[in-house]
Amino acid sequence: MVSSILLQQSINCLIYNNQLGKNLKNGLTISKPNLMQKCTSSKRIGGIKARASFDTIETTLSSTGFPLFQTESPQEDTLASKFELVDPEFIKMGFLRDVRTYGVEFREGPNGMGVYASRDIEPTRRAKKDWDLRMTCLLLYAFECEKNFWQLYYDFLPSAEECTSLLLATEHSAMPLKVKRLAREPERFMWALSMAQSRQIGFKIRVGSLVQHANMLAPYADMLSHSSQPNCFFHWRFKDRMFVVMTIAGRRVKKGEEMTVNYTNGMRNNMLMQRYGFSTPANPWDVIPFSGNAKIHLDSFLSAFNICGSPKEYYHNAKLANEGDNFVDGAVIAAARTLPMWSEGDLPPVPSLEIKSAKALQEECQEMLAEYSTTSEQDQHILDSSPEMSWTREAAIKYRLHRKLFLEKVIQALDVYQDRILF
Ligand SMILES: C[S@@+](CC[C@H](N)C(=O)[O-])C[C@H]1O[C@@H](n2cnc3c(N)ncnc32)[C@H](O)[C@@H]1O
Repeated sequence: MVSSILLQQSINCLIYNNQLGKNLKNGLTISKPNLMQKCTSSKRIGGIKARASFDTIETTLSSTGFPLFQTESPQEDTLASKFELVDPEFIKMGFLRDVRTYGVEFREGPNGMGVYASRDIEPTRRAKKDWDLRMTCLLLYAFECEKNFWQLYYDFLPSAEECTSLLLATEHSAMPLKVKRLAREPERFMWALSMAQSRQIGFKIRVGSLVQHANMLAPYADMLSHSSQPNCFFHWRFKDRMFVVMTIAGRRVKKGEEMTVNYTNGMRNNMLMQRYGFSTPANPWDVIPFSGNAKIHLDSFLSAFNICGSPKEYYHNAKLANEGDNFVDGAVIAAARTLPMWSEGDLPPVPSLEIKSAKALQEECQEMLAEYSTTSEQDQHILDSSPEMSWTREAAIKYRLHRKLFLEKVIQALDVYQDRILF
């Protein structure tokens, strides 16, 4: 499985006219490489287009100049000429030493040659996975040490039935087998893993002159819930190596108000669910994978909600919120992020086209909603009518409900847009 694209090109280019490029694999068809056009004159590569299509190529050029690309009609075929530079001045530009490409193909795109994924690429996995495992081991060890502060902490932690993280933990699906070797009780290990995942906090800390990334469990501070509009934040104070929870400047916190922090920016609901075991219907980072060509105009769409400014400021529209319009929340921002848009500087909005597009997008949302076996009202009813349901079941139903509410919010946002669109 391809988990990442790597296209690596070390330094400038050296071009040879010879036939030694045949070691390239997977049906590479290159006439003369476009890639090189910037550093070669049109006389040398003149007008010849590169068409490359390859999945896995790993070619290393030695500094003596093993060629990467083969020219279509070599002008010379003597051995000496094979190693002769097209133009000696290229030596000054350095050698191409290494090119690796995985899971990509090069083809002509709207802006000339482009790099395209040759297959679906799954989201890259969190690099912190290893941290989670280390932290889990440490936590289990701490619990076993007699008369230890961590045993007090243990009493505050949710039980295995109460903890909802790992609900969508596909990344740990192969874990139990490994865990069997690590832990006497795999279930306990999974529980500790879910504690470590959902409660550890990452910081850059300074140790001597070194700045290092550190993950830590900070009892009590880890009781703060998440909000995308938090009133607090975590801070690592370098000078006395102190973990502090601070209120956000200018943000009043009223007596009795819950204090919250933003666990993460940019996580979709599925990732939130996987790591923390909850989702939110107004997650501005959630996405809808639209398949059609319908696009609407970003400026025009945002102006319908009186939202403007840079993306971060899109979050909250204090003016409308003060007027009691709670509609302008994360879901509208998420819609603005997720809807296929004309890019900046493109067409001005043409109302009839905008309405047509908005309708097409709404239809696609409706189709996605229709794929669920329950409606959002039915999900809400299940939640309301079963107060005794387990935490995990509740989190799972909420996750499904939140997806639907998000889709419905986008449909609603497109309705408002069509109503308010300027002629
Ligand atoms: C760091 S703990 C926060 C305190 C936690 N409620 C506890 O039991 O101590 C993180 C867990 O709290 C819950 N949580 C935090 N913020 C939430 C939110 N906005 N909505 C739903 N659950 C949330 C999730 O279960 C998450 O895994």
